[in-house]
Amino acid sequence: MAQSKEERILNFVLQNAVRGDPQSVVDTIDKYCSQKEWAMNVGPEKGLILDKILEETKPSVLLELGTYCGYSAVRIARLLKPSARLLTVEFNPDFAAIARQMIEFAGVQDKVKILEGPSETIIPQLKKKHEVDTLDFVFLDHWKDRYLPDTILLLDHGLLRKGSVILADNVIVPGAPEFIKYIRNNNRFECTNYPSHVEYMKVKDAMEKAVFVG
Ligand SMILES: O=c1[nH]cnc2c(O)c(F)c(-c3ccc(F)cc3)c(-c3ccc(F)cc3)c12
Ligand SMILES: [Mg+2]
Repeated sequence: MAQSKEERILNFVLQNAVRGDPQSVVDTIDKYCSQKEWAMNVGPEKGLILDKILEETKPSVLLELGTYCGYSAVRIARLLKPSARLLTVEFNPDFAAIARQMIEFAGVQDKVKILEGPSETIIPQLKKKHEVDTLDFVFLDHWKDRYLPDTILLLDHGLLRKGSVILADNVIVPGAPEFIKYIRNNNRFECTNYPSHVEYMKVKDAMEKAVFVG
């Protein structure tokens, strides 16, 4: 069976990165995806914006929607304090299998739990099945048409508290206009836009931070 792009990325990491070193995993994925095959990792430029917001927020309980190969899960986990936990949701079972191996190779498996399935099913289960009270940080990086409905699900299930940070990737390309319109016109959120570029490309993109004010 021909290898998938995601398998090629994982194999490149297994052969070129340092086991147990999350920074080397992040750098090796960026090297492969900038030089050999483009892939939808948040990447180095938007990754630095993510890093900065994480360092400002110092979250303990995090949710990521859209694991893909695990690049941002590893990138996030490398900055978390030992007691912090990241739950990351991936709908595609093949991507989830790659991400599991990526996360274990990076040595961050104690901080990261992959939840396989659709976000609309998993979000309502977070409190009872995954022992979440409220979320300190949410990274939206899955399908743009789910950004708004999943944000509303988070609100409806009492998963946000005063100060919870939502960070959304790709608000220009491919764009999430309904989400942006809603979040910027909702006085329960304070929004900030971070202009950047599509990973590994010169095309303009941006991230949007929305802080829940309670
Ligand atoms: O779907 C995504 N999820 C998360 N992050 C993404 C991301 O960071 C991206 F840069 C893109 C992107 C943007 C521009 C482009 F030309 C190709 C792909 C996508 C994406 C958009 C449309 C698709 F049909 C497939 C992938 C995603
Ligand atoms: Mg993205």
